[in-house]
Amino acid sequence: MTVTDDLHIDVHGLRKMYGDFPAVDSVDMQVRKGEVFALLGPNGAGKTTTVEVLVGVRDRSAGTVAVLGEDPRRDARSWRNRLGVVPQNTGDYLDLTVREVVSHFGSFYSDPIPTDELISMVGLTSKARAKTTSLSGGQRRRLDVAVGVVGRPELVFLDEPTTGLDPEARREAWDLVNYFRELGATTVLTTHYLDEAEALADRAGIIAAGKMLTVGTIAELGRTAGAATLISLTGLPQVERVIPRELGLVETTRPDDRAPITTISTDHATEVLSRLIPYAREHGCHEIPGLSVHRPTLEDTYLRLIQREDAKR
Ligand SMILES: Nc1ncnc2c1ncn2[C@@H]1O[C@H](COP(=O)(O)OP(=O)(O)OP(=O)(O)O)[C@@H](O)[C@H]1O
Repeated sequence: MTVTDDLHIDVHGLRKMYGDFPAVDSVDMQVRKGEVFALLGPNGAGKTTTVEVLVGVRDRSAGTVAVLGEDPRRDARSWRNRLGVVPQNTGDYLDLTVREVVSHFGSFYSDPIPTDELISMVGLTSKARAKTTSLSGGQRRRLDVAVGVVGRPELVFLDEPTTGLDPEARREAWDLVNYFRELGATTVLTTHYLDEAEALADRAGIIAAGKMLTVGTIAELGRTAGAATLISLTGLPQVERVIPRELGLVETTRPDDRAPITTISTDHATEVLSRLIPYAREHGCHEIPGLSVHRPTLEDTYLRLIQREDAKR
């Protein structure tokens, strides 16, 4: 298999203008076969516009786009059948029941997921005979997901699949993503929930103001914004004696009526700890009080990058 076959999405320099406003600007994005890729960003970042271009419902202003090896502009029927799309806003399902809707959309495909199996997968079994007009917002969202994936797509686009869902329904939507992963499908999901990206995605891209700010695995993204690991502790004097400047920056704060808190900001957490532990023992301290190690997380990186981007505007 060549590298190109292995890429289900290959986007270079994507730009989408609304008038003279660049909603998506010079975006590059590659998603490999079988990956779950999250497009993470705040409101108005350009996530939906990007997805709309990739699934062929919106034309682009510039850039090259290949989805399952085809340009979405061609919109070939055989290509569209390989995609599953759950848009943010779906149309009405008229006066039909849940079962009728799922069965109707399934009839467009040669090998749909059996209706009752899919209804159960999205947690709507008790509503199978209910009219769609009687569903709650969250139940309606589950039905949208069922409709989007009924044709066993090779590539699934989920635009904010869990916005408006209660915690249990969110978990069920996550299970569905994992189900498709097990089937070998590729998934692109847009979200502004960091925990969702952390729980589901192999890789994520952080997008703001139409620009892709960074792309990487969740662990890589934790390190992207240059945040150091923070080690903090209380009750040890003069820690800087064993932690030289090149290993980390030691700061001590003295909150009123509490023990001084020492914080070490470092890119060498293991080495710092290996020096701290014998030092603590020398001071008769076998359990270092208040010891915590905070590795930079996706949230740290996300907030830094988004704030940096906001400051530019
Ligand atoms: N049809 C349109 N005409 C003009 N501007 C638009 C249109 N659709 C979107 N925009 C603008 O383009 C920008 C990107 O919108 P988009 O919907 O892609 O963002 P998003 O990241 O999906 O946001 P959200 O998380 O709120 O759904 C926003 O500033 C939005 O106001």
